[in-house]
Amino acid sequence: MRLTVREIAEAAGGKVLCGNPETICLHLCTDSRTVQEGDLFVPVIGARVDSHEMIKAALEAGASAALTSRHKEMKDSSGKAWIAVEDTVKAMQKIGALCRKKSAVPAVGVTGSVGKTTTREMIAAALSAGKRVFKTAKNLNSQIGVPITLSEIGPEDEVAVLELGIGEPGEMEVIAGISGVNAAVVTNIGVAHIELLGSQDNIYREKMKITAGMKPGDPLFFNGDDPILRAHKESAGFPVILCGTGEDCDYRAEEIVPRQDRVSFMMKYKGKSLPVELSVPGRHNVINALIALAVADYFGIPVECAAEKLKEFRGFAGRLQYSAANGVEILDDTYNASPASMLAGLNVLADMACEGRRIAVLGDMLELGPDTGRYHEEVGEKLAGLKVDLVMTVGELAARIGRTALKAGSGARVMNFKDTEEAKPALLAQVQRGDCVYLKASRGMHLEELVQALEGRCMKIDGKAIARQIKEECRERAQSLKEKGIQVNLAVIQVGSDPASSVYVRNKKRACEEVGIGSLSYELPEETTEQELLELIRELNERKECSGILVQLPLPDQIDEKTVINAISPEKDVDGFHPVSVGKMLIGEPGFLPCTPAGVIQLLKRSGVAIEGKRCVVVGRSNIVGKPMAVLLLRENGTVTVAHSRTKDLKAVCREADILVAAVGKPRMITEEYIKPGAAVIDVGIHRDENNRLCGDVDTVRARRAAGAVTPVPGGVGPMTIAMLMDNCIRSAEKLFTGIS
Ligand SMILES: NC(=O)C1=CN([C@@H]2O[C@H](COP(=O)(O)OP(=O)(O)OC[C@H]3O[C@@H](n4cnc5c(N)ncnc54)[C@H](OP(=O)(O)O)[C@@H]3O)[C@@H](O)[C@H]2O)C=CC1
Ligand SMILES: Nc1nc(=O)c2c([nH]1)NC[C@@H]1CN(c3ccc(C(=O)N[C@@H](CCC(=O)O)C(=O)O)cc3)C=[N+]21
Repeated sequence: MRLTVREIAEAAGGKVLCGNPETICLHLCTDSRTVQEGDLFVPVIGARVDSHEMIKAALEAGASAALTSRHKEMKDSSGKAWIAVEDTVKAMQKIGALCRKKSAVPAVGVTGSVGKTTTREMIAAALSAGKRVFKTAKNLNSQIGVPITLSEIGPEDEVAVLELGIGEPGEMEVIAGISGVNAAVVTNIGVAHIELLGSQDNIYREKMKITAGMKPGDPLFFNGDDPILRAHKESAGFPVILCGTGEDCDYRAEEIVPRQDRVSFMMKYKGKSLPVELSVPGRHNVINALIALAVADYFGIPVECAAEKLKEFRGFAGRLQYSAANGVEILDDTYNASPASMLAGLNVLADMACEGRRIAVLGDMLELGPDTGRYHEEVGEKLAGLKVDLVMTVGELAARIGRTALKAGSGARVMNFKDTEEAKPALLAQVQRGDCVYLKASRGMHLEELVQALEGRCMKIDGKAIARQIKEECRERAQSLKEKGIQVNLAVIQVGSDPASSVYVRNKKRACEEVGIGSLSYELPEETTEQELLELIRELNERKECSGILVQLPLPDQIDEKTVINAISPEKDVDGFHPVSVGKMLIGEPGFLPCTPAGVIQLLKRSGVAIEGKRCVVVGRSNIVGKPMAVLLLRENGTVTVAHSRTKDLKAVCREADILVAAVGKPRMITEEYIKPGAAVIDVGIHRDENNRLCGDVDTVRARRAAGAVTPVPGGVGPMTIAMLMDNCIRSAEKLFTGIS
């Protein structure tokens, strides 16, 4: 705006108390902290603060003039202008009206219960294909916001998109009156603000006040899929253009293709067809887009160009924003909630092409009036018909959504939580790679904290599940060998009765059973001689039905491990420890790979952690873990560093790693200080701590603060080692009996 103090006083029906009446004011400002040179400061009397106390500060900060309803006279020695008015808010509305009157720009008003802001942005995007567009900034759509908005319309603007919010009865008439729109959009009649307005019919009537400044023949754009709006097509008092999916819609969407992060459709209008692709997801955005294109068409903008511009709109934080973090897809709809918008969002979730589970995290919808329970239950009823696997509710009201969904026959699992704090650990424990999570509640429920937790969270890499997958594949291969008359057998030799070894041996035999591999078990006494053991190995080397030989390490002192390993036929070396196997691995020839490092590679690959080009650090250089691990990571095109007990500044070396493999043999040594934020951390170590509980080389609790993913102990590398042993056994049998490698 560009108004003199005199003009402002005249428009507002006020009186200049002091200062130069020819002082020019450029902007309206209600917050003394953001005052700029040339502002007119408008003190608003709020419930808690009366900004009249801030007038002096605002003027000192550079405001040219101020309104006041608390002063009858004023002498300001600084020469700044003070204007006395009866009511500062009404005064600023009159100033806004004057600004609007001075500008000849046509304006579109946008109102509705949900999706106003998105629709406003889409309309502005569509119109920008042919005109210079002015639009409401942020959420300046209220009794105070609209005057500020109107005061900002500039001489170069060619069309204005004005968002008009409704609160108490009577408010729309005021802001629509001063906005003087030439066309109006109503996105829907929901139950938002029903607390204040009583019924949906009242909401309709209140919203229709948006036409206050319209001339006969000016158009109304209605969401054609809203039953109340559609029913008023003939009785609205203005020509109505319906935008929706029904037959009777003037702008109609057909062939809607919903995708994770976007949606496309065919628009039918005026006997024409136009393919439209958006960069935001959701069927409700199809309606928003139809409205935007219909408005653009009305203002004479080529619809094809408008559709191109529409594609540039990418949505807002918290309004059904799509993101993916650590393999989990997130639909962040936490900005605010009403039943209509929650259902719209749940439909988006149900439409997602999702590999894992669809999880809905739903919190209380506040300010829905005396029937609030009913509204929550209605969402539950509709939810029952949608594809959702897990519903986590947050709050007392939201709990009704879950209960009603179950009663209405939903197959989803339902969990209830008191608040966000209680829900957070449960959600983090539930989500897995491939899941899709939708989060929605009123702003007061603070579900955005859950979104942050999901985005910054540390993934658990589930070795047990991946090992199960590999064993299942092995079972099928063993079965098909059996059909050719080949039985796979593994010889497992344990010398002595070290309790840890006994556990591993037992686990290996159990895996053999699961997969359909026969196990030939040799439990030799502690005092077995090297000769006796070598004799057994020679015998097993010869036996055709034995496809693999495993000697559990460590061996008692009287037996030399190297001699024993060398005695095993490289054809049956399913542990991958024989020098021939090691040599083949190093030069990349086919052969047996050592189970633990091969298991780590599978773990990374199958949980979606790419190795190629990554900085990999292996801590440990033993022959059975560290060295082969480094070689296998190198084979996968990682950039590999091997660290050990002589490495200087180990923490700094480790912090370089995108993939950190800990095979140090030191309980809980690796903490967050060793970890680059977001890195994948693989814990090979296995120990029993002072409480006899299993733990690894990584302090998992501390590591999770930095890491993007960590493998647990137990349930991480250990089961993978066994699964890869099964894989080696089958491979051995396939090769020995059929000649394929
Ligand atoms: N889950 C599974 O399937 C398996 C688990 N494991 C477990 O993995 C761990 C490692 O096993 P393994 O490789 O056989 O162990 P080793 O003891 O043979 O090797 C340990 C390695 O870590 C290095 N190291 C030791 N202390 C430090 C330190 N403070 N800083 C830097 N480097 C250090 C050593 O360096 P240097 O060479 O300089 O001495 C050595 O290279 C153990 O906990 C073991 O139980 C092992 C096999 C399979
Ligand atoms: N010739 C030989 N080959 C080996 O592969 C070999 C060896 N000697 N000596 C010792 C290490 C260690 N190792 C493990 C195997 C299974 C689990 C395992 O099943 N871990 C379970 C839990 C086991 C438990 O309950 O204690 C888990 O991590 O979830 C762990 C560690 C193989 N090793």
